[in-house]
Amino acid sequence: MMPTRPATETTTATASPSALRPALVYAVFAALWILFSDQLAAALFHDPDTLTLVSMLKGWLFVAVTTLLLYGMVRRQLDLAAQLAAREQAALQAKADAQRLLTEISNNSSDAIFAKDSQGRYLLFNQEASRVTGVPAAQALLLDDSQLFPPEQARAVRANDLQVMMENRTLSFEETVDTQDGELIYLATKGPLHDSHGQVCGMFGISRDITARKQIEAELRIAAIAFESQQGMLLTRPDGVIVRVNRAFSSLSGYSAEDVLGKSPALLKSGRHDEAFFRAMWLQIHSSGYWQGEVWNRRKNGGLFLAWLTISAVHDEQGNITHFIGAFSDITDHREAEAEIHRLAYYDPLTQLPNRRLLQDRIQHALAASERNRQYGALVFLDLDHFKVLNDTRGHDVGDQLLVETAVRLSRHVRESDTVARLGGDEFVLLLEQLGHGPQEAATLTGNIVDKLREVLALPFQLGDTSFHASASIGIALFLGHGESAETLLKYADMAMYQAKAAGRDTLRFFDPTMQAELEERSQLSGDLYLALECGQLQLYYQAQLNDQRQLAGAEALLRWQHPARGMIPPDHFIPLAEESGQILPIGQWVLQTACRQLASWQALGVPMPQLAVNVSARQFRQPDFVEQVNAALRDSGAAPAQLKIELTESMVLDNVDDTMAKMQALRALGISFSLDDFGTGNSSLSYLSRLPLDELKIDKSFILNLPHSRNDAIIAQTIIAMGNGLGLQVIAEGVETTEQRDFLRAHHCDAYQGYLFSRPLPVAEFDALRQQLAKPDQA
Ligand SMILES: Nc1nc2c(ncn2[C@@H]2O[C@@H]3COP(=O)(O)O[C@H]4[C@@H](O)[C@H](n5cnc6c(=O)[nH]c(N)nc65)O[C@@H]4COP(=O)(O)O[C@H]3[C@H]2O)c(=O)[nH]1
Repeated sequence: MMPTRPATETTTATASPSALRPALVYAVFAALWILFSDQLAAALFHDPDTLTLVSMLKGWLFVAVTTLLLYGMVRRQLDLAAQLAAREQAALQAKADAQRLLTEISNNSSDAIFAKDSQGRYLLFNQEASRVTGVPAAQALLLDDSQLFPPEQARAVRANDLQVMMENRTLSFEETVDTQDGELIYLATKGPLHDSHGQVCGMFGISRDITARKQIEAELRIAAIAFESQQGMLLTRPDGVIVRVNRAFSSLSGYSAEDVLGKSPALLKSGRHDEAFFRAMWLQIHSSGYWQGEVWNRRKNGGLFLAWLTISAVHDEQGNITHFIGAFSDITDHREAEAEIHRLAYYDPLTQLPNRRLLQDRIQHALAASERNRQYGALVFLDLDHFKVLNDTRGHDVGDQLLVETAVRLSRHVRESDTVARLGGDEFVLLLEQLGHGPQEAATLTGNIVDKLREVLALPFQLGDTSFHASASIGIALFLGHGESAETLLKYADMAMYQAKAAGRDTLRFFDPTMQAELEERSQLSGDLYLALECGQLQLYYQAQLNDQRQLAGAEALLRWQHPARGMIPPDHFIPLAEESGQILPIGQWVLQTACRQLASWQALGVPMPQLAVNVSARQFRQPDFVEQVNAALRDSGAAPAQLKIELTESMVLDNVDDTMAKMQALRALGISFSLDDFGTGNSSLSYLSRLPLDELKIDKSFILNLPHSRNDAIIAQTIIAMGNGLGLQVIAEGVETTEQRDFLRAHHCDAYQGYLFSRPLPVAEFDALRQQLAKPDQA
């Protein structure tokens, strides 16, 4: 029940005829009273009877007047009571009418209308409130919000109600409640209710569902934020006139909003796209409502930028286009970075030629094309001869110059469709395609191309102030269709190139299946080599070195592998494998330790052994702790450092000059000496060699073999001896097999000899026997 304020009753006296009646009665009564007063009666009437009659009349008059007066009064009161009752009836009727009207109005409202007492219990609950809560109005009365809504929502609603009652004023709130229609947001206008004393006794509320509006607001907010995103945005009318741009548009294009509003986006045109491009773009926008792609735009300052642009058409409810939205980002840097990444990933930075990755890709395509057109192709593996030496002696800049120039020459002399790639170092690969339908034809064509390339490379390279003649070892693998993978073909060409190198460089070799068999054997051997050290299959042989007087000047320790199935394997067969797999490191260490132990054992036995030469591989020598390894081998064995001679090759010492020099000096400081092995085969700079702390030059056996008949070799051998002597170095010749050779060398003052003429490399026991033999006086 709604507490109501009682109607205030106001009664107003009105001068009605019935109200005059008592006054008239009193006037008559007064007149008669005066008339019948005793003095007046005594003065008028002297007759006692008359006086008695008058007195009686006076008594009757009094009774009559009093009766009349009383009647009038009663009557009047009765009238008043009747009036009052009628008015109350009217008031009650009015109140009932008001209640009915209120109910009718509230029930016809699309808002939820309600009232609650100070405890929060519902006093009024209109139909809309019933509908959304699913609670009939009659049931809702005297329920509170905690019985209608989840606790959190009920608490929030109650807090708002209390605020209204406390502040005693009308307030508006946004309230979220669970309803039959789901979670809705209401704008609730709430005001206080008062009792008859003006005290707050409850509250009323009118709640309007603003869920849809809030959603629209949220969407607008999101749209506004989205519009002000990092992307440049412009909104145009269907006729292309710009109506809005965002801040990012201005910062990306340099145009302010004032610059472009009312204008056409054509002002961004870079001139890089033709009309057909834009026609196709608009055709797609009109057909699908959407276009996305890269566009070159021009900034206000004239600079161009590449934009990733999305254009979307905005439609109204009838499907008419109302606007176009263009969103773009500047991808110029992105594109440049992409291009840079691509360049780095697929091209050699020095020569700008395709690298291995791109080459492999191209080979895949070439294989597919060859499969389709049944034409042969070829992979040409080209390795510059003596590049390392040039690089180390003349410096990396000169080496780089040679590589760049080589790349240019190779690229110029192949067809546009062929690929020239650089794999790294001095290794180039050419991919030649469409070489005909038969293997012979393909081989001839490839041979011709390669010959031409060799001629081109043979022309002098002007590198700084020096001129250089390059040559290359070239391996060729032909292919037809998908027979082999790109990787395998590369391996074949590489193997053929190695064969060319082994054949003395500056030549070419075609891959043939026997090479494959060799490859398989090599890999088998490489596997076995892992066990060789563990199983004690490695041995050191010793080959005597004699001086001019046929006395033992020293020995060279030479590695042998006693393979359980294949028998004795010479080091030339397995040391390159060990180099490749890295096994040379433990093997080399074992050689050093064994040689030092042998030296110490001879020393312990009192055997004179002037020096023992030990071969060291490039990989072994390049280890950062190589000096320490040698030192440890000497220390552990107790061998005298002066007896140890390390053999290094020309290419090895020139590979990394600074490192070589530092290590040689450190080892020299320990008392160790050095011999330069295979001398004459490399491309050494003599002036440079003179600066190395060397003790001995060893003439390579290839120059000894044809002595004294080969004039060339004779001159070379003579020159080496003269040069060694000139540098104060001992000169030893290896591979001396005949007395003629020995005599020639002796005649030219060679200091020492090593070769089958004196002894083959021998196991230690046999070597000891030889040594003893040589020590006999008649042997000298
Ligand atoms: N035709 C002919 N050959 C002769 C004659 N006198 C000696 N030789 C051979 O010439 C090679 C000399 O060794 P190298 O030039 O250091 O060449 C060595 C050396 O580079 C390498 N090597 C040998 N042992 C080791 C080692 O312990 N470590 C390393 N890293 N390499 C080694 O293997 C190469 C070959 O060694 P070997 O097969 O033992 O071959 C030895 C030796 O047996 C001769 O009169 N005529």
